[in-house]
Formats: sequence, structure tokens, C-alpha cells
Amino acid sequence: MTSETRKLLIVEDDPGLQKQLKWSYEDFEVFCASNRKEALDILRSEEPDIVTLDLGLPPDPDGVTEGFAALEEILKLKPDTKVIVASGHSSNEAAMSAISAGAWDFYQKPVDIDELHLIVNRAFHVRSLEKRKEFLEQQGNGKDFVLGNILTGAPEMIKIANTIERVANTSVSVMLLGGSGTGKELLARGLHNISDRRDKPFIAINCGAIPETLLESELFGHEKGAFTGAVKTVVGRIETANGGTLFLDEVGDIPLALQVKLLRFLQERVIERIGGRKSIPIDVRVVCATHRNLNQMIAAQEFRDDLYFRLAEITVQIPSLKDRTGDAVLLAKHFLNKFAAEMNPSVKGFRPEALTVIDQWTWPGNVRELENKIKRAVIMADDRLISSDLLEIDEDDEQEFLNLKAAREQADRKAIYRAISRTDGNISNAAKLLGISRPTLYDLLKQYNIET
Ligand SMILES: Nc1ncnc2c1ncn2[C@@H]1O[C@H](COP(=O)(O)OP(=O)(O)OP(=O)(O)O)[C@@H](O)[C@H]1O
Repeated sequence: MTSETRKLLIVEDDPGLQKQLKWSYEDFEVFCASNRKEALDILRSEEPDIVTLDLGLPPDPDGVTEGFAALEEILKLKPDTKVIVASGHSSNEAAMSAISAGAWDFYQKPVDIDELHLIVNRAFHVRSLEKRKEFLEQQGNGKDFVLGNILTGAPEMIKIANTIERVANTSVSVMLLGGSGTGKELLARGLHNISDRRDKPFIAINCGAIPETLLESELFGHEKGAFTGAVKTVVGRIETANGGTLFLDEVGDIPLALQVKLLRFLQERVIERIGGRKSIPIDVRVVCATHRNLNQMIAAQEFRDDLYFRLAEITVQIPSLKDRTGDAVLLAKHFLNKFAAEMNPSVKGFRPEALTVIDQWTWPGNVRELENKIKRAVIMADDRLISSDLLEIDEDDEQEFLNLKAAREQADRKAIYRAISRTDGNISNAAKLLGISRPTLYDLLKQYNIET
């Protein structure tokens, strides 16, 4: 957070004073405006954290009406802006009214540059503390996470988390079904972490990634000399997981011969290492996952039904990312914050059109695809906001959902996202910007599932 650019907007109609102030802030990126309109334009495009505002602006340079109008609009548009007003030569009254209207502080004219610097620096300091807090809140120690580590706001996923919570402390076996990258391993870990086995090991093994010939030894271990190359005794994953949870990923890839051995272990709860004669009692909770259709495999006699029933006392179908209402955008923001903090702190968010694309893309690779795309975009970004082209979503595929109705919807969403981000989530102002009533905007937000 320390490397962020410090943007300051000076609203001052006296060109001489404007110049003098501008050059006195070496550590800041300084923007100048001579009237209310210019000030608001800069506020929208540059989003400065601090504004110094001369209340005497044209067309009322000797009064304060225009200055107050500017103050009100600035705070409406970006309520977190720290506005420091210049009080006139004589009265403090205007300064006090400005403070009660939401200004952060004031300074007396004629300007004492050193004193003004102190006020501005203090405002920056406070603003960056606030931003840090907002950042930590967005990181989310909380409300959008289920099972400790799964970020979701979608009712479909919350229901799944509830099911998992309910079975966590029983010994029933759980089968997680879902496409690649839907978070099966994360859910298995979540289950382990809330169970009373949480202080014992969580051991994951991807049965599809290990050659058939090695899988048996990987699961059950072997004694020294059990086969050529077995130069020492190796403990298998099942044994390592003793007392804890064993996660068998891609369980559909286990060859039939090994399925028999796994079934025997699940029935008797003892193992023998390859080449060993000793029965070792094992107490593990088994959680499995697969993206394959096990019912079809059973019908084709590629998977044993008795093993299936042992492994799937409870089955949980995990929805694809596209079917989780609002989650793509929620996760995208989370990944952006995470990767920006790690790799490119100047990146602060998405352009509205990028959020539209994220919301509408079908995400065939689910959360993993989203995570990878955001990571890449954060690394490649030169700007503070990520645009849709950095997401590298295939334009041709995008055409698939661009029928007329979808195109209209997309345009609506785009405009709404933009208005909301410009007004920092202020619905009345966003409705004004869009030229529609507040209730109509609320209806549209509901219709398009847009969160503010
Ligand atoms: N709801 C979520 N919140 C935060 N991160 C998530 C979420 N779901 C998945 N992820 C992240 O997405 C990536 C893929 O998740 P995970 O490995 O659990 O998926 P999977 O279904 O097991 O994938 P595969 O079937 O390909 O093994 C991981 O980096 C994981 O941390």
C-alpha cells in the first residue's frame, strides 16, 4: 500500500496561486481545476484521495455558493474523498459550515504553504489507513467464506457447505462430484478442517495422476525388497493419513484390480504394505472426488458398484461456476486483491466492461480458470484497472451468448456497472446518471443479479 500514487486535486480559480500550489507538492501527482465542472471531471477520471477546495469559485468568486455546491457534489460522487477547504480572508464561519457539510479540514487564506502541507499529509495518512482497512475487509476474514476457505455468496454453494458441516463429525464417506476446478479439493479440506480430525493429517492423492503400476504402492506402501527397486520400506498414503482424512481425487481412475484391494481396506479397516505380512489397523475418514460419471462406469463394468456404495454414503454435486449466482465476480475481486498484493500493488480493480465479461463468461474451467486468468491479468496490467482484453477470453466464443436479448442485457449491465462504480455504489446518484428512477434501477439490479 505504500507504493500507491498520492493524487491531489487543487480546486483554485486564481492561476498564480494554482501554479504556486501545484509546484509545491513534489511527492504528489497533482491535478488542477479552476471551476466546479473541471473539478468533478477530474474527480471521476483520476479519483484523487485529497481535494483542496477554494470556496470562492466562478461564477461566485467573492461568495461561497459555488464552492459549497462543489463540496456537496464531490462528497456525493466519492464520499471517501478528504476535502480541505480554504476559508476566506476574514470569516471562519464558512469553514465551520463546510466542516459540518462533510469537509475534512480547512486552511486560512492567505495560504501558509507549510501549514497546508501538514494538513494535506495528515489527510493522506488517514486515507491510506482507511484504505488498508477496506482492503483487509475485502480480503474477507469473514462473511463470504464458508467452511473457512471457500469464497461464495451463492445459495447453491452455501447449501453444500451446510451439508458438509452436518456430516463433518460423522464417519460417513463423502463423494464430491463436479467439473474440474470447481473446488472439490478445497471442500474436502474444508470438511477436514471443521471435523474433530483437524489436528491429524489431511492427505490428498490424485489417483488419475499416478501411473497404474505405482498407484498401489503409493496408497498402501511397500516393504523393502517387495519388488525390484524397492530399496527401502515406504509408508503409503493411507497409513500416513491415519487418524485424519484421506482425499482420493479422481477415484474413477483407479484400475479394477486395485478397486478390489481398496474395497477390502474399507470393509476391514486394515492394510498390508506390499510385500508385508503384518496387518496394520487404520482409522481414516475417506473423501473422494471425480469429474467422471461413475454410474456410467458402473454400467460399463469399469467401476465396482460395491466400492461405489462404500465411498458414496453421501454424494455432493458441486455446481459449475456459471451456475453459482454472482460468484464469478465475487471470486474475481478476491483473486485480484490477492494477486495484486503479492505481485502488482498498483492494480486496484476491474473496468466495468471487464466485470460484465467475467459475469457472462461460461468458465468451462471453473474457479481454476478464473483464478489463472485473473493472475495473468494482474501480472500483465499497466493500469490500475484491469480491462477485459487482459482476461484473454476468446472473442469468438463470446459471440455465442451475443444474441439480441443477451446483447441488450450486456449493454444494460455495462451501463449499470459503470454508473455504480462511478458513484461508488450510491444508488440515487447512479439512477440519476443513468436517467432512470431509483425503483427502476433497483428492479434492474435484481433482474441482473448485480450486487452494489
Ligand atoms: N470457492 C472458492 N473460493 C476460493 N478459491 C477457490 C474456490 N473454489 C476453488 N478455488 C481455488 O480454485 C483452484 C481449484 O480448486 P480445487 O483444486 O479445489 O478444484 P478441484 O475441483 O479439486 O479441481 P480438479 O478436479 O481439477 O482437481 C484452487 O486454487 C482453489 O484454491
